[in-house]
Amino acid sequence: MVSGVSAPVKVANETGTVVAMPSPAATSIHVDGVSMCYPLAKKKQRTVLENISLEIEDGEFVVLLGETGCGKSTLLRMILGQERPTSGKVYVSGKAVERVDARSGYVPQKYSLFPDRTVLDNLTMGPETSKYHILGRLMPGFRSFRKQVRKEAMRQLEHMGLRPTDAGKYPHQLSGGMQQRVAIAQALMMKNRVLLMDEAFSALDPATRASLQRLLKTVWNESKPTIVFVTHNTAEALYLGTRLIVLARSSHEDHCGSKVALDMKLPGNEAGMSLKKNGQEFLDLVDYVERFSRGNRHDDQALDESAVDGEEEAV
Ligand SMILES: Nc1ncnc2c1ncn2[C@@H]1O[C@H](COP(=O)(O)OP(=O)(O)OP(=O)(O)O)[C@@H](O)[C@H]1O
Repeated sequence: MVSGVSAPVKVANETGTVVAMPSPAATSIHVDGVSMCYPLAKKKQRTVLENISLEIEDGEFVVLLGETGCGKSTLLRMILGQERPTSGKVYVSGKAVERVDARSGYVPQKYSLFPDRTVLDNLTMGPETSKYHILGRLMPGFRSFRKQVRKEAMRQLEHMGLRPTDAGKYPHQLSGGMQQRVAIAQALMMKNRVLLMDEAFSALDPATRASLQRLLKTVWNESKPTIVFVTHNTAEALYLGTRLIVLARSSHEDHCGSKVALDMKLPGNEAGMSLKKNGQEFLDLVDYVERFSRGNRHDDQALDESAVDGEEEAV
């Protein structure tokens, strides 16, 4: 599934020679000089991401923001292993990501559930197939394992605010918000330390979106997984994350890909607090971040840290 290559952390040995060592376990995701180019007609190519390097620590809640087409989903898919970078490498928990990586949970905007399976089966399928192949299911241990997994699935459903009777329903019998709750539960069933979410709430109405934002913050506060959450919505990003990364292009030339335009901690969220929705300071911060999204990287307006203090409120 994953190659044994470790992220190269360079240290000097006793003779002073610089050698590569495995990265510390605390580094959950290491994006090492990653670029992504897609071919265009007439042997030309378009650079989407240009030499991106990031260290994401275990337990960080990173929100990835940027204008449409700047490469947010591409970066997420590379962390998941769905796409290979043109150059550079991605490491999860110190190991290179070479193909779709079961160590990372993934929640897309929609359609992540199997339509022909019940909610319960959608939740239990991942753990069951990852532990037991078809023939392995004849083994004596499978029945008790399955019982445990079903119990855990029912617990996750309840945690996500769904009723026990929803377990027997099919995805088309649920609202969009309920389906996304199941999708989050499905990802959490795998007990991955890394959760990748791509515009996971953007197809929902504002009230459902606010309720899922609160739910996700609860999940993060409880078990502190490493989350990378892609969104278009600056207010959502500031509300959810402990760290904000903005990708932006400096030019629309095909050879210019997006780079990290802003990488900043969100101190209010670290303490379980979030930002005020409508306060002027919050709006100023939204404005500040959005200027970076548009590629205005020379704006060195000082950021008043008090702008990110506030009480919990959904956006
Ligand atoms: N497989 C592909 N082949 C060619 N071009 C692609 C491919 N995948 C993505 N692109 C292009 O790469 C660019 C970045 O796409 P990506 O979906 O990563 O951006 P994004 O920031 O997530 O956009 P959005 O916010 O609109 O979802 C886009 O111009 C897109 O057309």
